[in-house]
Amino acid sequence: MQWETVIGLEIHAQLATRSKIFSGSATAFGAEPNTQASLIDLGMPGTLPVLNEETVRMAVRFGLAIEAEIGHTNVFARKNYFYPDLPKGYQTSQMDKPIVGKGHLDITLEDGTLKRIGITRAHLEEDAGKSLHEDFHGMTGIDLNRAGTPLLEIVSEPDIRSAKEAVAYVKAIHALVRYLGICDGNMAEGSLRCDCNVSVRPRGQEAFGTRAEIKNVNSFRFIEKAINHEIQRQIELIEDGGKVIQETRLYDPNKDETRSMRGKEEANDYRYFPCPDLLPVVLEDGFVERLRETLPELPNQKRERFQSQYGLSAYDASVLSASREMAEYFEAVFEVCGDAKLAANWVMGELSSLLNKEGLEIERSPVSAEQLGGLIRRIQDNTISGKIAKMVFEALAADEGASADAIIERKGLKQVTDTGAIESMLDEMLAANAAQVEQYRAADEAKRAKMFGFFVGQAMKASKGKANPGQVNELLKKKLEG
Ligand SMILES: Nc1ncnc2c1ncn2[C@@H]1O[C@H](COP(=O)(O)OP(=O)(O)OP(=O)(O)O)[C@@H](O)[C@H]1O
Ligand SMILES: [Mg+2]
Ligand SMILES: [Mg+2]
Repeated sequence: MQWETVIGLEIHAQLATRSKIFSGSATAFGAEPNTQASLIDLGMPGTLPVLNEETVRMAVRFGLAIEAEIGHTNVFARKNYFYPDLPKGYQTSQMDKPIVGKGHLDITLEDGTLKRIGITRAHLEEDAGKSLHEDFHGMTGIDLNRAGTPLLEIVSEPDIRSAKEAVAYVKAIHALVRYLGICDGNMAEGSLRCDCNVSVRPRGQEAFGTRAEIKNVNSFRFIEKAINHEIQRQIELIEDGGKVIQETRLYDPNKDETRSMRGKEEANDYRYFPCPDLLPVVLEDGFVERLRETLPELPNQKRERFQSQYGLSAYDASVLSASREMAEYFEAVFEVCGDAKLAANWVMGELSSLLNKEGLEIERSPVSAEQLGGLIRRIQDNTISGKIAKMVFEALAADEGASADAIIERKGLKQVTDTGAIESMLDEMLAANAAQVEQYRAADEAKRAKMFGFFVGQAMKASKGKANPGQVNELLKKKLEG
């Protein structure tokens, strides 16, 4: 049996406001437990919530960015459930009148094609507290600092068909909220987390299978692993004659498995009702239009511009536009060197692996865009080969010189392009390898092709990597054939 996967994601993005959605308490991450929870956040009798206007602006800007219908009259509702991290017994959320209605987002798949993912809705709600399972002598601690932190829950249509697509979609949302400046995107701190709804159906069948929902996955890597794991579990279950039940599951990255958390019948066991303490939010057209004018160039617009202006592939353009900072860095490198393809390769290659290795954000890159641009210029004008350039790059990263030029000069790395000099070096090298030369001349085409690499290697070694590789190839061919 051939199976098809169906995935819909609910992404919770913590809105980057200074205070909470219904109170003046601070939202800063990492404070001492229970020092940032007010009586309002705890829903104490006699308190009244007041909506933080900034959260409305942020949600509307998100809605505009995904070309969604804006909920001109949107309504807060109480979602009732009890959990230790929600002692007040309800979460203030939005139900049938969300602030952001139907919209969509295009994602770039690995082969460079675009896929449009429908977004059902996005609504404002408050976060709950946190259960702490460590350091409490076998008991659970509750930290309510997070209670009342503003969230935008972004619900996708079940349009996603693989774990890879799911990751591409979450990356696209991550890029978008960061461009908009409405969420810091820090997944390790839980600022952006994802519930993955996964089901499988026989290929060709129209009806969806029963979904299981994996809660709160908080890294791109875990999203991919958790989904793939869940797909496998469901297929095996069904093929063994079992049935998937609708339930909430938890992903354990240490064991790389999902396990059941709680069963969930239909969605409607929450007894939603309109919040009696908050008025409906009415947005005037002028308010929405003024927010539209504040939108920056969005990731997908930047990607398109990078493709048309610089001739980059869809994939490269989407990687480079995934963060505003990376896009700026790339354009600054291009300013200096004028070669978009080389600039893209170096930013996505050497630079990204350096940043990865050092665990640095691009804003703190040890190699500046000016320095990298200057280095690329020396590759372009044949001062150094690509291989030597990597050494110079490492030297720049280690702060061994202010510019590529300074390092090339001081270390004597200039490429040898003088034909006479290369020729005499080659003659010496061939003389030292006379036996191989003889073999080469006696060999057939295929064998020759293989041996040629050996001579190039010897030549580059003899010149300490400084001979121009193009010239070495050309001159060697002449000498060996001649
Ligand atoms: N059969 C299915 N297979 C995979 N995904 C599905 C399927 N049916 C629905 N979904 C996805 O599940 C998600 C449902 O989210 P929604 O917020 O509407 O409700 P919920 O999960 O029941 O509620 P809650 O917000 O309490 O988690 C959507 O992203 C939707 O696309
Ligand atoms: Mg939901
Ligand atoms: Mg859900």
